[in-house]
Amino acid sequence: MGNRKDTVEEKDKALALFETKEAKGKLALRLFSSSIFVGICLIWVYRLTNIPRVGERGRWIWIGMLMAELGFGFYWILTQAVRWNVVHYYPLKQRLSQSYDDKLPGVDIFICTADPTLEPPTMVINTILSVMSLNYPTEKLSVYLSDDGGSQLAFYALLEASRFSKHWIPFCKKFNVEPRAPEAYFTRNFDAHDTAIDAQEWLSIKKQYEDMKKRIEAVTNKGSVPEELKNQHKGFCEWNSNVTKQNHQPIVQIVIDGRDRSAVDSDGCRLPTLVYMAREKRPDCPHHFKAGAMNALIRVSSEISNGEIILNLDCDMYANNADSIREDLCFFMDEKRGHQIAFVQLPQKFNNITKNDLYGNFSTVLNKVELAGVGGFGAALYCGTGCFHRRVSLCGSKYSDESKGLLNLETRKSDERTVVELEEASKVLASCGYEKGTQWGKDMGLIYGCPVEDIVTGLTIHCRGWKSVFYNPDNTAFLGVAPPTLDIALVQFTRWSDGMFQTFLSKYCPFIYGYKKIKLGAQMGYSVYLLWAPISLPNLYYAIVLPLSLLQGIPLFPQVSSRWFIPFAYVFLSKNIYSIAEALICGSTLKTWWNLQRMLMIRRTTSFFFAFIDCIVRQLGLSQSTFTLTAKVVDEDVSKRYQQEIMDFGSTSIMFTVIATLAMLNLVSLVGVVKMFFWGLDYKDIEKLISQVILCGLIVLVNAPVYEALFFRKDKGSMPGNLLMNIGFLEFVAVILLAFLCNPSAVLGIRFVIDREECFSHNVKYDGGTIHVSFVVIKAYSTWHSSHEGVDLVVKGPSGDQIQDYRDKISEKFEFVAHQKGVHRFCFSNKSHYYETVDFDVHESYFTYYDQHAKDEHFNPFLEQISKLEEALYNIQFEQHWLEAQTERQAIVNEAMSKRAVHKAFYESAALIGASVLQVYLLWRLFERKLGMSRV
Ligand SMILES: O=c1ccn([C@@H]2O[C@H](COP(=O)(O)OP(=O)(O)O[C@H]3O[C@H](CO)[C@@H](O)[C@H](O)[C@H]3O)[C@@H](O)[C@H]2O)c(=O)[nH]1
Ligand SMILES: [Mn+2]
Repeated sequence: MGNRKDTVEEKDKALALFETKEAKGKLALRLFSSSIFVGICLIWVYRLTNIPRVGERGRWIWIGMLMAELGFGFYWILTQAVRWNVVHYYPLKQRLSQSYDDKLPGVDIFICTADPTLEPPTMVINTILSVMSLNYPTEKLSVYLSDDGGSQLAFYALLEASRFSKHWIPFCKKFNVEPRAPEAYFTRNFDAHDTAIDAQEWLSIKKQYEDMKKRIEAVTNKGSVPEELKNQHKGFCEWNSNVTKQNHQPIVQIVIDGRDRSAVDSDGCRLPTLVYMAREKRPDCPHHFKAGAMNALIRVSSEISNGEIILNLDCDMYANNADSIREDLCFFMDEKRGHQIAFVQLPQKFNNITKNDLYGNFSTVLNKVELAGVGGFGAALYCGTGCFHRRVSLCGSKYSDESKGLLNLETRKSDERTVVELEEASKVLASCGYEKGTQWGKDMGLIYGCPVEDIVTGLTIHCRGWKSVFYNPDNTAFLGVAPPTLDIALVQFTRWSDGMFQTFLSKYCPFIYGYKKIKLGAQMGYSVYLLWAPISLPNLYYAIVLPLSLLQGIPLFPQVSSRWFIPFAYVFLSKNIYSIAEALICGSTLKTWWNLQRMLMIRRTTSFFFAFIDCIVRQLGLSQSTFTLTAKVVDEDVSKRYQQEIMDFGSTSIMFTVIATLAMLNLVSLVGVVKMFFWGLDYKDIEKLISQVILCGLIVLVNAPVYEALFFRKDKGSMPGNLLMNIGFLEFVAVILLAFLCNPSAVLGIRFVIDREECFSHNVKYDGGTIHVSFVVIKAYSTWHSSHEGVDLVVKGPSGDQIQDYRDKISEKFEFVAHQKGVHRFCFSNKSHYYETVDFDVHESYFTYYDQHAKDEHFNPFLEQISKLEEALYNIQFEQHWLEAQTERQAIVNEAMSKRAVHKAFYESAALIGASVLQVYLLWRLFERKLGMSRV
């Protein structure tokens, strides 16, 4: 029995078209993760058991830390799910070619474009040409271009490409060139490439390409197609009426009809089918962005070629491996497991990644571990591009065990119809009204209502019982364009995190929608991405509260000598060391890892946070979701900086304001605390703060390029000079500071009981420094003698001369310039015969010193900015202290009022914060509008 089973298995293996391998070292990894988990639990316990009591200093900050760490902890658990079960897939391509050649399915390739400026037609046709020349039987290959821009420029470029393909395809196949996108191919050096290629032919095809490119660019620059060119193709008559991006009739043009035996290349071989489609768009009819385009493509292609397999690509993603179709078909055509597979997702790779990947666009860990990890649960994510689909599963069919093998779809419905008939039939399917009252966008095709149509659609396919594969080939199959500036990258991440959080909050939440339909690991894996937006909150909390509480001297972590320090240190170190090791093993460099950490921080505090707010606002029904197209071309100056890996802050974005503010906040408090440490000011207990100092230090280190852009660089990509004076910036600082005012804790100042006379001395470090002084009589031990509550204050300089003099004051706040450094004396006297409690505060502005003495060309603006911010922080703290003392006095004077007064102050601050947050948000929206972001 056992023997027979073995042989059956052997036979299955021999026939299998792909194999799977589990990643190595699973057990060790699971043990290691468990140890970190124990550490995290201990941290939670510590936080829970050490909450400062009501009225104690830093209680709310502490509770905030608890929440943040709960958030980090739970998110970390999710990230373990994608590491728990990593599986790698390997197709066995040779076997496929041996026995399946005549059974190969029809493959329809969809390419989407939406805007001829952001996605230049030359780029689009490079993608088109690369897929038209793939090694696959041409009669089974159809290429569709969906043009959401409805642009005659794109149509013109496609016509040019169809003509050029007659020479390009035979050239590629004859010399087996790679890659098959002409632009990418020709930018490679000929000599260094392949000497088997005939130099003459190479030069001639290169010239043909360049001539075509020039023609297309000339037309693109002009903005319209000249009449004489329009007369060359009937298709242009579609643009005779007023066709705009937002408003036009459906256009379907079969540029090359694959059935046509006369449609051949220069070698006499048949050409693949090539179709242009611009679905109908009307202003009053929602078009659902890319999802809408894809669904129209699914229907139109079913009318024309009805390929069983659909490959969908973004217009910037050219094919880089001529054999990739066959490779990926192995998964679908495997006899034993293939019929369950709905789609095969390939990693999104880029052809413009620089050495150290400054913007963290390409994460090797993401592709080698995380995405493969979700794939390990049979639920690899659909990422929108570079994905092979089984047509039936994409159209909404449920998986069923019976439908083994590929369903032989009826290809080429009624071959007799003419091209014009097919086009007319297709237009109906691409019209606005067609979807009304149907399941398209709900249970059929790509799901509507979310800017990340891909992830949701993948989820619904999984929940219909299908499996999917994440396949990361050594030989990169497709290459796209990574965002070349920080701004573009952050806008893209905003769309993603927004869309994904929206999905989480919708009925498609994987834990609800996927309950009992997909594995728990897959539900968690999905959530790692769907919860990007909310993870911004604990990150922001850390980035703001750490530096501020450091400045105030509030310790947030256990002392180094405490046992509780161990779990913190263990979790922090092991998590980061693990992350470095993982990155290095996956083949990235230390510098790349470091750059990625910076980007993670930036994304989490900007994109994800704005997405979070946007998403919540949308949930309240105040706005609608949009799709901000990722720009794929930039001007030369910008692209040069990208190549040199210099961060580009050259546009106005509220995101940059946030980045600069957080970076400054951390720098200021780090500088502040280091200074206090050296001068031995107030901070005897620096040990308690060491963890915060280290964390702030790391934040400062990772932000180095931000300071550079703020203060040292002069190029166009540096932070706009007036950014610091920008309203957004000030607003933001105000929000943060106000948030802190909520926390009733005073560090500065002393409180003393005065009988007759009491003197204090303060050592003024620099002459010319400004000294801020305040005092409040908090409590007099006599309630009826109110007329004599006041005290006198005399300030004397180092030489004993009287500088300031205040008589009979209940409270006072003043500042003066110290003309001499040295010990100043502050003497209070009480004329009433009762004890009085006085709150006294003195503070010196240190940086005025630098202002006057260190006029170094290079450092001065830098220090100036720091000093201004630091000054602002101190002044606000000083102010806050004074206000608090006043409030307290008020409260004591009128016991009955006390609670109410405190509460009132609290609510006032809360309202202010709310208002400011709203304002920042509105500003952000405003900026976006002003920049005229191309919303499609
Ligand atoms: O109304 C629209 C908007 C976009 N697109 C196309 O969609 C593709 C992706 O748009 P892009 O601006 O390049 O977005 P990316 O952030 O690069 O795209 C990633 O994220 C998207 C989801 O947010 C997925 O759809 C994409 O496949 C995935 O590559 C492009 O080819 C566009 O032409 C349309 O066809 N119609
Ligand atoms: Mn893109």
